[in-house]
Amino acid sequence: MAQAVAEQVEEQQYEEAMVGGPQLLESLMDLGVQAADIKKLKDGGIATVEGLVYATTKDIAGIKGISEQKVAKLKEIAQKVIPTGFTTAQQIFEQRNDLVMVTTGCTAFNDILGGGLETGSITELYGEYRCGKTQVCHTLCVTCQLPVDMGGGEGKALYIDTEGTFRPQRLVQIAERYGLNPQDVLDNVAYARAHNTEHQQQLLLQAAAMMADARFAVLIVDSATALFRSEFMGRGELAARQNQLGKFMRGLQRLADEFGVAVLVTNQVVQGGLDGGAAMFAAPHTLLKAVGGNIMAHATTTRLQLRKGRGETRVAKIIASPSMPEAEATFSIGAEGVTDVKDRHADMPKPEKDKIPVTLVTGFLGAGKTTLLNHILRQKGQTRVAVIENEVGEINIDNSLVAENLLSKEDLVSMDRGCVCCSLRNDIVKALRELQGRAAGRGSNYDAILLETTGLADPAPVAFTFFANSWISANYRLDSILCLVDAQHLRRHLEDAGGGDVNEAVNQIAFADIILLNKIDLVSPEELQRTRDLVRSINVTADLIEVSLGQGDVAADGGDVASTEAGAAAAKSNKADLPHWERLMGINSFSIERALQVDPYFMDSDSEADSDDDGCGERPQQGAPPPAASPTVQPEAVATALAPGPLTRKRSRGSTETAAAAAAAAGAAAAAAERARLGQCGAHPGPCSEQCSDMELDELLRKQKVMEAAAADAANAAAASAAQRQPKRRRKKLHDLSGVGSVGITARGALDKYRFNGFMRDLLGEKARDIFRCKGMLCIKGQERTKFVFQGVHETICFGPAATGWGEQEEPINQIVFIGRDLDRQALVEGFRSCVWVPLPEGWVEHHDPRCARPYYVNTATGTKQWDRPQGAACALVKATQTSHMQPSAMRPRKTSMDSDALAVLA
Ligand SMILES: Nc1nc2c(ncn2[C@@H]2O[C@H](COP(=O)(O)OP(=O)(O)OP(=O)(O)O)[C@@H](O)[C@H]2O)c(=O)[nH]1
Repeated sequence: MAQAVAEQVEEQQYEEAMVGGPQLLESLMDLGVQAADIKKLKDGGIATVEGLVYATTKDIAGIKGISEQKVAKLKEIAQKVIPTGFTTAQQIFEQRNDLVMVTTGCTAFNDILGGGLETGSITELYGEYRCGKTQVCHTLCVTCQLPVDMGGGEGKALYIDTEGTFRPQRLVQIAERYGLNPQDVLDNVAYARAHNTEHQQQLLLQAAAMMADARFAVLIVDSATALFRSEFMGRGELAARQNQLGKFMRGLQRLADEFGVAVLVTNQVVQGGLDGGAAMFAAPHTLLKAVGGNIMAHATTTRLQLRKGRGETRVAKIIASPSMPEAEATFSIGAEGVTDVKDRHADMPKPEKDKIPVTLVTGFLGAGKTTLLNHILRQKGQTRVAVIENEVGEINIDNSLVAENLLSKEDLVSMDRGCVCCSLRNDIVKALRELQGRAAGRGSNYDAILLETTGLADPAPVAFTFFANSWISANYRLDSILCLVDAQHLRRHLEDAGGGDVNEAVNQIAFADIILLNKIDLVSPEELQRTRDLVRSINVTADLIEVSLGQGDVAADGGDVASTEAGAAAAKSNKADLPHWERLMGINSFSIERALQVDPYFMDSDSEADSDDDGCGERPQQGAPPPAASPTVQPEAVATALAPGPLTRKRSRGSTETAAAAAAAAGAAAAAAERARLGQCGAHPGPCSEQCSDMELDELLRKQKVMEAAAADAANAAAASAAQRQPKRRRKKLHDLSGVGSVGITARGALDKYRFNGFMRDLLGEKARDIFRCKGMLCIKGQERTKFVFQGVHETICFGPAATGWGEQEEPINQIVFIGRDLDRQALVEGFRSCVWVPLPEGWVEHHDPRCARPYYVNTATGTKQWDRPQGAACALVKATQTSHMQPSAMRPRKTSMDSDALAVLA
């Protein structure tokens, strides 16, 4: 027990160390510092323990009410918390490896900086007027808000403007480039206009207080020297100016040290440099010197000179850096901030035959997209196929499932923490560029690309990107949209579609060129027919292939593969050959005309930055025909769609709204189809005979009329709602994930499979409808070297060993993701924690009830039996994240966010 608690404390300390962040002064109260003294320190601009340790005795003693003796005492206490002695180079080396770099927006620029703007230090940008300094500052205000794995710092920006050049509109444009919500981005930038040097200095005190309250990633001063130059004139005031400037720069360094923010200052230039004749032959920019002399030179960690290049390009040169060599990078400045320089030939469209085909794989959560990917990858032989994965949950489980079947790990790019159809749309460009870079490095290009969307993605905006972005459309062609449909759960997903919250299931089917009606092994022939009808009521032109892609993909382990008896029987009768991959890829079946039939607004941009969001320049001219006139959904049209009779490929599908309406009225369609099947009297299939008595017939006709009236009502209601929902123009949307979200849970240790089984059975027994999807990689007690895969789609769960075990370097760890509506994070975490195997207290043993396969516990001394784990059992450390939207809109102070992410461990 004691050991477990010690381990727990150690783990917590580890987690805290990983998250880092400054310590608030209040924490010194436990060590005897008075609240009144803390207030005085804070009023004097010291907000953290680090601030207290790093400040000089003279500075602290200058604070009203703090004597020199008190300073000595306070420092002594603070140094117990923040050690200031020697450490090893190894420790520093490791710390620097973990250093967060904030992207400048341009790969080449990042490269010369060793990854981006370094946090915890000061970077200076100097150069002439209009050389792009302020644009770099604006870009960093946005990029610092991105998640760390996207090159951001997951923090706010603080902007001190001394020249009045800050333009928030620029932030809006840059935010759109990264798919961030502009409103949130603006809220996350704290701006102050400094009016004189005294004010500029004072703002640093406020900055310290703000940084103690919330997580800031970047502090920008544009420019650091302008006010000093204008206030302190001539040689006579030079010493005073340098003195004040030095004080300001020390203040910045303190903030960088204390809060780990990246400080970016801009600086002006003066002519200088070379003497006499040498100056005549030198390039003009080499004659420019940064203002501020030695004070600036010594106070900054990295010095960069910017100069104008050709057109919209600029050149950044490293003048001084402790770790990076002198180097230059060229970048572009456009509406979306700092970007890579556009390759002038990149937008020259390739002949169609030379463009790389991209297959979009869609389908609702758990429909079998990853299974299809694996099926294709196993069949494709030496054909070089790359995969772009997009997962909505924070933990990407599919990556490792797919990677096994790829020729090389290099062929997989994943886009996480968001959905490719909305928040990550611009990442398609990045992902394709990434693959292009890898292919160039290898010297051979890809033959085809598979792009798997999340189960909540609307395929239309994703497909649109292939025509809207000139670089993509010059190099890639959308080959086809494949949609996986879960034969077992389609009806449920479409019912959700009626509610409007999760209506992407309908769009996925409506836009598909090929529909794979999957999991037919899990449904009876009758259910299969009904599902077929439903699919056809939404999309009559797509190729419909019926398959059981995943049969036997993951071996069952002890009976928790939930398949019904009907399903087992159906599996035998529904034997379907798996389609050859060449029937699915390289078929060139996507057509804009057809997409426009489904959605007349398909080609309408939903945002200004939508098209060339990677800075590729002007909007391409589309060869596509203009959108068809907006269809008005007539009740008759829907009624026709629902009328019994053979469905033909000629029938027009109308808009997605029509499709949604058709789906909403699918119940009526099914009833009508059933009626058609049952013939005239409705009592039996086929034509009626004389044996059908008049009375029975009257009764049946009456019933039929009632059914027809109900069907007509449903059709009218659906049509009315479709007409109402007809959009004027497709709007840029972030998924409305209010209510729908994901919870990712990670736990060290091994799981007790009996407890896990019980937990999942109870959970899904109660909440299968709302838990659309759950999946994970698990480590099971007793089989620690085997990697187990867990898959759940509503109540159907599947659990078995993965194709390969844990890798040599891989730590066996349990990771699980739940995606659904109104998820209770706390309950899921507690439930999962209860499944982690822990040693029992002395005197207790575990047994399993063979009837329900649940563990129970017996006290060997008293013979007492109980289902719950005995008091005093050890603890398991479990960490969880919850995502409901992908943007750090409301940043919290580091401490708070850390505590809420790494949950305290309870028995
Ligand atoms: N019985 C049966 N199970 C299947 C079939 N196809 C897929 N599955 C199972 O369904 C589960 C979900 O399959 P995935 O391929 O991961 O589904 P997905 O669409 O990629 O899921 P998300 O990416 O989470 O949306 C897995 O457990 C598969 O093994 C099938 O034809 N029959």
